[in-house]
Amino acid sequence: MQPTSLAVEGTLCASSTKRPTEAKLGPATTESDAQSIYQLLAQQVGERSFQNWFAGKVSLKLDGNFLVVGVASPFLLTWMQKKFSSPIYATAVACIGPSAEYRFEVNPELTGQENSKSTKNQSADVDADPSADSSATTSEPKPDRERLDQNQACKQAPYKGRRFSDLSSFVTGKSNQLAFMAAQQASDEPGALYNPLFIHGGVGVGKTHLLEGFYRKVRQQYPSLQVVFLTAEAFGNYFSKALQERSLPGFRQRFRNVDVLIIDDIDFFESKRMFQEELLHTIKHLESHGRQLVFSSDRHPRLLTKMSEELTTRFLSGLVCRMESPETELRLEIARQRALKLKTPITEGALDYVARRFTNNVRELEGAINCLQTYHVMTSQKITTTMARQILADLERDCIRIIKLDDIKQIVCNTFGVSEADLKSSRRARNISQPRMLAMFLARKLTQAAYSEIGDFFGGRNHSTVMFAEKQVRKWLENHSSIQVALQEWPTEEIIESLEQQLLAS
Ligand SMILES: Nc1ncnc2c1ncn2[C@@H]1O[C@H](COP(=O)(O)OP(=O)(O)OP(=O)(O)O)[C@@H](O)[C@H]1O
Repeated sequence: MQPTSLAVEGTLCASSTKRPTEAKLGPATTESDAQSIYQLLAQQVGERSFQNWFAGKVSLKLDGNFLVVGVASPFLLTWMQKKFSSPIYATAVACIGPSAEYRFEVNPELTGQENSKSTKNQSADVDADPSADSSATTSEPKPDRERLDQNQACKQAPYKGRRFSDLSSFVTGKSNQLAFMAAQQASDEPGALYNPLFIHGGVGVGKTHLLEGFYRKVRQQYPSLQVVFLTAEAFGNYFSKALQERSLPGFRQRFRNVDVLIIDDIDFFESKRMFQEELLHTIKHLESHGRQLVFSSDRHPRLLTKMSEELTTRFLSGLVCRMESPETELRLEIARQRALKLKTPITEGALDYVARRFTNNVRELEGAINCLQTYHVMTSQKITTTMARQILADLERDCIRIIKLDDIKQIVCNTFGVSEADLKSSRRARNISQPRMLAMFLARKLTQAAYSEIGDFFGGRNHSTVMFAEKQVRKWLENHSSIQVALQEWPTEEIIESLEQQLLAS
């Protein structure tokens, strides 16, 4: 219900001397967190109003970015909206961050409850012993009863929001050690070290998990800090909406007042100039106030070739950490932890098989363990290597991606900032011939295409040109030579890994 929340936003900015987000609340994921939301709301509306209008009478739940307030009737809905929009918005911001919104809805469960309550009250009136104290039938509930109602309401509000991963469940190994340590240290002293912290790596290597863990840890350690976690896409959507609704000041107020801003998948901003511009100003503002920034991306900032130079240099100015594809031992440990979590009895041999077969990313590895768990639940059998091999045969087949020559051309052109015409031309300049040779090398490695077919595709060349390109790239790899991308030299190995990751993700 954006219009309401925007109307409220003005009120909040004008009247609030205390930032609503200073209220203390950890990441809301459990029932006790639902209780915290009630407490926070009680602070916002005042104890008396809370008892009159909320305790035991509404349901509260988090749904994505929304704080949803369930009420018993349409009449109540209109009335509460008029009377309590401001404090509810403030509560939502305190729970979710500046991107928070709220909505009221009629909750049929409460309608039923309200009816049965009134029936009960009626029967209480009828059954009441006339000699008893008259307060027994008054509409003012007793304090104990109030607490009971409040607790009841808490129980009726199952938390449905996002579940954030924890740093404690993040398994570390050679491939992610540095990023993990950086995230841990930065969470101990937000804004003091590594600012911005920029984490990059391929699909499913655990970037989001690490960022979520960072988010949770900061919130646990510094409950009074305003910590915002969102994807670049969500940031872009809020910005577009604010533009459309001419509410940019409100948008900026939301994002430039945070203490810690965490944006996942920042590569989404490539080629999106307006979003980049807005983010740049947000970063400048936050940096000048010593606030912590954390980003994740599928590539190194320098390889985000469609990002503005100003933004790229900002990303580079703190600490850039690479998360590599998990090595076998790490995959084995993650598989073991996953099986333990799912209470799946599985032999070491079967775990080893899974860790060696599902190498692309952790998501696939987890999918494999989930499959084995389902089989165990159905048959009650311990999973052996032979069983794992049989059960996962289909899944393994699905994990093999079909990569086409056209995909390779597209990703090489994007990464190196060259046109398709150049790639297929006879130009021999280094900035064109190197990407062309890499494209041919990848075509041999990742597709079934013959030398002649590849030569034909990349500008009608003959098969010996492709063989030469393949040999040349191998030599670069052996000699640890570098390649120029976006005016900077990069290890060939790193570029190839980045291109392969992009192809696997596409
Ligand atoms: N080191 C790890 N320890 C435990 N779980 C992990 C680890 N790495 C990844 N995972 C799990 O693998 C899954 C995918 O990880 P995640 O979503 O964080 O990857 P990602 O790098 O953000 O991927 P994408 O680029 O597609 O967004 C998640 O369920 C995550 O918890």
